[in-house]
Amino acid sequence: MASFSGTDISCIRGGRLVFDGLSFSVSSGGALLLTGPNGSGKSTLLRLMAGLIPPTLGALAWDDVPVDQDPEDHRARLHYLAHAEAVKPPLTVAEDLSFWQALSGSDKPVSAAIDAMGLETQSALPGRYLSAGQRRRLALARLLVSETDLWLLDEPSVGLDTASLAKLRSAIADHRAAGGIVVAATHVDLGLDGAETLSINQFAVDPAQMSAL
Ligand SMILES: Nc1ncnc2c1ncn2[C@@H]1O[C@H](COP(=O)(O)OP(=O)(O)OP(=O)(O)O)[C@@H](O)[C@H]1O
Repeated sequence: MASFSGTDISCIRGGRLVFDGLSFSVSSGGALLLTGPNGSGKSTLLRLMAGLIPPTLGALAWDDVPVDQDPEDHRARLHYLAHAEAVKPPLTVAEDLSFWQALSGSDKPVSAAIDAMGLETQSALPGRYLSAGQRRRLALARLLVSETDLWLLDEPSVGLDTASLAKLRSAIADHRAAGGIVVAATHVDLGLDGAETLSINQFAVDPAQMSAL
């Protein structure tokens, strides 16, 4: 059984202590829900978990092995869905998904991901013509063609209608049932049954905290 954990993680951005001393642990089939007010650092923590920025202090580990020992391995096991997902304007939906499938070295069928996210009508449409909600559904379909254990989701429901939100919930449940791990920052109920909650509280600028780091 795989596990993803963080121990005493602190992060300074732009000279400001964003959060301090965060710890968590989540195992195969589990989910971690990140909560906190705007600006508390949920996106920052997700970027840090994705290996895009380093923690100022503390460590992340996969199966108790620090992820910075092999960053490439870590990147290969995760899919990070950013707050605003870039869609390649000239690629059709099907081409975009084929690209992500190849990138991940997965054999998960593109057609199944298109069906799962209700993009059948748009499959031959270039990304530039997709609506905001369709772009988000394409971003979610990328998850389904990637062979990754760890899903890092930053507000994945933004722009989704009710039917699409149900599809997202179902995709998350399937991923967990297959032993995957989900970490999500969300203000919407994603049906994360049994999820642990990591609450991030906003810090005021405190020079004492800064000099202690
Ligand atoms: N590149 C950066 N340089 C300096 N400060 C940054 C940078 N990126 C984010 N911050 C700051 O870090 C803090 C945390 O931002 P973050 O986006 O992680 O919060 P959040 O909890 O995801 O917020 P929201 O709920 O509004 O999406 C904010 O005060 C933000 O201004």
